[in-house]
Amino acid sequence: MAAAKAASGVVVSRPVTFVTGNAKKLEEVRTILGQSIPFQSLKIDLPELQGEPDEISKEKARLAAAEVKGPVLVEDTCLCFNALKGLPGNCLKWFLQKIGHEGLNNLLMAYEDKSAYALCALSFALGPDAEPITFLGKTMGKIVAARGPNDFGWDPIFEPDGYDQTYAEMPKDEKNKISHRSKALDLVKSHFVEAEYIFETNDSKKSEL
Ligand SMILES: O=c1nc[nH]c2c1ncn2[C@H]1C[C@H](O)[C@@H](COP(=O)(O)OP(=O)(O)OP(=O)(O)O)O1
Ligand SMILES: [Mg+2]
Repeated sequence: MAAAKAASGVVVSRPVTFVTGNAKKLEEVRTILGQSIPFQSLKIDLPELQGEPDEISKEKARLAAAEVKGPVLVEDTCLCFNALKGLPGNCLKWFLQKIGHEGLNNLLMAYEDKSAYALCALSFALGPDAEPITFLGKTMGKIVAARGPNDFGWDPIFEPDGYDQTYAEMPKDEKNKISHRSKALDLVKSHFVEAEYIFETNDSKKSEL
């Protein structure tokens, strides 16, 4: 909060660059942010760091800001199984690549508890010398046998609480209303309102939005 207060009224001379190697994340972030924040994207595969989600996310923001030399937004997403005390967490990407949806389901065979949560740690840094601020969004659910289109990560095996569809089966705008990502982005949007950043980008001010 102190960081948000200190930044109040700061002039930002470039749009915020969302740095990711994942086109599907970008699609969702673009849709959810809409016109709320002057926004552009850059495709870089940042290192897959290990540690606590907020620390990983902050470090990604530092690396991205050093690269972009301007304001950046990055995120790190975890899928955590309660029966496995939060694993695979941020190792999920490797688990998915090596053992797939079925393998992830098999991991839970020995447990009755199939509950899980999706966690999005989003970090915003004003530039390479600024301390990143992190926003967490969490959606509770359970792990099920894969259902729905297989075009985004573990969407087919995650059924959010209160729904009988997996993320993959839900219409995109429905997922975007309740997802871990949208909850974190809502906090980012509120932060931008509270901090009163003043965007004075050289290139076509409003048409950039
Ligand atoms: O809403 C989602 N629905 C389904 N799957 C998802 C979602 N969000 C991330 N994912 C997957 C992508 C990756 O396998 C892992 C997170 O790893 P994570 O490092 O955060 O993503 P990434 O390396 O693909 O992109 P980035 O360049 O932004 O780090 O979970
Ligand atoms: Mg990554």
